[in-house]
Amino acid sequence: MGFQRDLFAPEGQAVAPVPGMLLVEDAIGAEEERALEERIDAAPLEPFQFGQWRGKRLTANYGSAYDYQRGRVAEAPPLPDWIEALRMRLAPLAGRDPQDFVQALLIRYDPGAGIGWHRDRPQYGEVLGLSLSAPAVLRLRRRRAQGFERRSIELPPRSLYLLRGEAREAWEHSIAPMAVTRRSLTLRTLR
Ligand SMILES: O=C(O)CCC(=O)C(=O)O
Ligand SMILES: [Fe+2]
Repeated sequence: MGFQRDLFAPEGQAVAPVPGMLLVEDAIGAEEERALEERIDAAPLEPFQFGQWRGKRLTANYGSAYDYQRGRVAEAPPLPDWIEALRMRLAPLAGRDPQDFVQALLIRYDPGAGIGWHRDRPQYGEVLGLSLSAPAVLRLRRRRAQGFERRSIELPPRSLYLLRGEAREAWEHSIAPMAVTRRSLTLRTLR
């Protein structure tokens, strides 16, 4: 369990596949994972909608939501207690105050759902993501003079990743369509 450990402690279990990305395996236990899965499934998840385009993944926002219609950050329902509690534990791992993470985004990727290449909206800052239910591969790419430089990072269930700095700003990320259901909970600061 990585929770008492500073994510940046050199002797810690965190690894940095690209500068600014940190990954901690087994950040939570299997029982807690099951509880979080139930919470996510009980949340008011809706298909991600971008104009006419409807994504296959299901999402729910708390605290802050990006309004794709207006191209700006908007308010969202307050964080429920269970997310507040999780935020209290996870934020210190990124060396931040819990309140800095103003947004919580729940996502469920049922079979066939993924997320295409993107950088997170620039209005948001650091991203802390908890990966649940099934192994996934976070693909990263950044444009070079000749094509893309690429990385693939395995996200085991119950792992926690942090995106900041170069990994957050210079690289795009995506997750290929899942064969089995995966869930994630991401927390974001405002820039
Ligand atoms: O599901 C994840 O872990 C990543 C989601 C993501 O990249 C996003 O919502 O911007
Ligand atoms: Fe993202």
